[in-house]
Amino acid sequence: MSICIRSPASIANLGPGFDIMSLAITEPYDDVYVEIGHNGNDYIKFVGDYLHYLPSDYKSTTMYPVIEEFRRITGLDFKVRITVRKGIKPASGLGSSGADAAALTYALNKLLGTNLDSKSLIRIAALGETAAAGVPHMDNVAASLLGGLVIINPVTGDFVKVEVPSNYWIVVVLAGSKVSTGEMRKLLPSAIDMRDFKNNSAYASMLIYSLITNNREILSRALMGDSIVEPIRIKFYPHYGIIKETLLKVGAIGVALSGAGPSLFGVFDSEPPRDRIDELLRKSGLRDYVLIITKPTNTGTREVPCNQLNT
Ligand SMILES: Nc1ncnc2c1ncn2[C@@H]1O[C@H](COP(=O)(O)OP(=O)(O)O)[C@@H](O)[C@H]1O
Ligand SMILES: N[C@@H](CCOP(=O)(O)O)C(=O)O
Repeated sequence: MSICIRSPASIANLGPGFDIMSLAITEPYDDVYVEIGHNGNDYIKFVGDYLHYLPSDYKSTTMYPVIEEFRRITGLDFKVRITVRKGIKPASGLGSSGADAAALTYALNKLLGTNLDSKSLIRIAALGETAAAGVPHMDNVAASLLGGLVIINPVTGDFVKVEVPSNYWIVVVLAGSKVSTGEMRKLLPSAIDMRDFKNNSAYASMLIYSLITNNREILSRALMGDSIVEPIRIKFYPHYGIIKETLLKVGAIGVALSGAGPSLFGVFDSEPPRDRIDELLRKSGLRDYVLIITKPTNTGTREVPCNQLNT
């Protein structure tokens, strides 16, 4: 029995929503082929451009904890053969690690006939993130699984999916590097000031309202209103100022770090001017960046014909 799953990249945090918000985007995405059986050994193979960023030992991938959890839940000792065509660059802040955990969770739920609900699928996929981030954060996997903008309570697992209006565009500028999301999480304080709590809660709530109602002014302040996490992380990203200034100059409603970085994203409500962005980024001296112009997607992990996987 086999299945092919497409899993979208995701932009976590969206400014003030650390660990509680994430947005699925149309491109890039990973395609994951999953086959289960009773014989042989487990096998995970990556194909595509990013092989040197990925673990060679399959037990270190974000898919292994998902396999183990399905074995525990079902009591079955099934074997699994997986091929992943990586379209999402690992460690770029686009939920690359979470996308495959989400794809495999979706695939095994179908192949094993477990019929788990979305809350359970998010919990299982988040276990995969332990391999990349040291903790099972739920935001990226929830958006990859469900599509749209997902708000999740990491304490209880309660979540809502917000359908994103079709007028929005997203620009991602991928530049620089990070050691890992895990390292970028270790920088964060274990307790925060109540003033910051109130600031981020207010902006996170306004972000959702203003996105749905197309309130440009509030959306702008909300997206750029994080006073807790982003101010700490940007010290490690020298390209932050140049990219933010450029995207705002060409009409972005707001700009923030994508996930734990190093990518930044800008939200637009009309088609972004690719050539102008390129010109300004080059003029400002930024080199070795990738410019991605994409859109939010309200579709999460889904089955695709296996011939599209082209492994
Ligand atoms: N299936 C996977 N896809 C991408 N990265 C993976 C995967 N499995 C393990 N990793 C590791 O996880 C790290 C990237 O994940 P992370 O730091 O969370 O960044 P991001 O989610 O932004 O791509 C890299 O060290 C990579 O080798
Ligand atoms: N909420 C997490 C999101 C990490 O996203 P990634 O795409 O950078 O892995 C965090 O901010 O640590």
